[in-house]
Amino acid sequence: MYAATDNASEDLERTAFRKAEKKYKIYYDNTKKKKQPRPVDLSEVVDFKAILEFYNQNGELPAGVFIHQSNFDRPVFGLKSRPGFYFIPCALRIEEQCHWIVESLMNFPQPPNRTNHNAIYGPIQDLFAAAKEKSRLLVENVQLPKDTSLKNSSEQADQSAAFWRSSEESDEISRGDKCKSVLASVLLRKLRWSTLGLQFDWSKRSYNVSLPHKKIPDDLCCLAKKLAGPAMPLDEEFHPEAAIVNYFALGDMLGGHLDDMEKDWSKPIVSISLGCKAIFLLGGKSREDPPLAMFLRSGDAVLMAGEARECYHGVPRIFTDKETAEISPLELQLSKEDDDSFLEYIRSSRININIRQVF
Ligand SMILES: O=C(O)CCC(=O)C(=O)O
Ligand SMILES: [Fe+2]
Repeated sequence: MYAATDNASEDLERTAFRKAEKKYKIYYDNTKKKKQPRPVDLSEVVDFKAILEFYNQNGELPAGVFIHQSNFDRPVFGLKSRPGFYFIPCALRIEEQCHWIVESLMNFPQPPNRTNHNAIYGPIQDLFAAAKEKSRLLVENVQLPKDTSLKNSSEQADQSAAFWRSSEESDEISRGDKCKSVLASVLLRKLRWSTLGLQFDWSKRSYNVSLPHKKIPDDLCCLAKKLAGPAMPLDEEFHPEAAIVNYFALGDMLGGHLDDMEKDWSKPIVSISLGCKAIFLLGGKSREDPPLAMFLRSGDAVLMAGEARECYHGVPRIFTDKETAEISPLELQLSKEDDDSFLEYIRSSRININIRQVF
């Protein structure tokens, strides 16, 4: 995450990874009528959905792509240039995708799991339900920040008890008092991550085993073990111990990084995409290595194990337009639910769940 500049000399200093981030990141052209996203050349973005379709029809694969032999019930692709990286297009059925979207919004951000809001507001219960009810969070003596999205939370506000009120009630209480109130819908829009299982402390960049936590839910463990299979060393089982759930809205990006805080890099990170389509950049071991761009769609799974654990990666862009988000089947399924708030959320968002074995 960095400030964009068009300065030519700075451009020379950019790493290959940053150049690619800049290429795919959303920029707006201000026309007279309205803000338009600047068109971007997507011709070099690897499309595993198209590769799978072509393979199913013709039995052929593009140069550099191979089918990884495994017991998984769908084709698993590998890249010759990135050992340890695997891509499973459409790994999750639509019903499963809906289930994990609902879990990611209703349950995963619930305390003792932490979110990016903990540092400022303390533990927050029932954020998604509160946003639906247009409630406000009453907070006492807190400096409200401009941006709570960055992965830099300290534990300063962990003990404060913030609570929900209807808009009318909170108007009355905050008048004259030192209280401020924040709309739940604003906090939901600014929800950037939640952590499950062993809690990751972003300020120390390490797992803090002394923080209160619940085990990863059994059904997520089961899914992660199944998905990890193709990337696991023979006769070994994956033990999911921690997960990060990332929430993206239009314009949000995840800058290039390494996930190097887990002990055993032979174990994969299992990463699931839900909602709007995104571009994923997979670089090399240095930020100077030109990254490969690929589309991630709802239901796709990515595994990063072995050497791929040492590769920079990030998400510079999500697509929320009707034509480019590619979530029609998901929308259809979610529209069958009584509650349309999940559909509303996912129409303009992407969720990523990535699951790790820590020790
Ligand atoms: O959103 C994604 O697909 C990648 C997330 C990721 O790399 C991370 O949280 O470490
Ligand atoms: Fe990562």
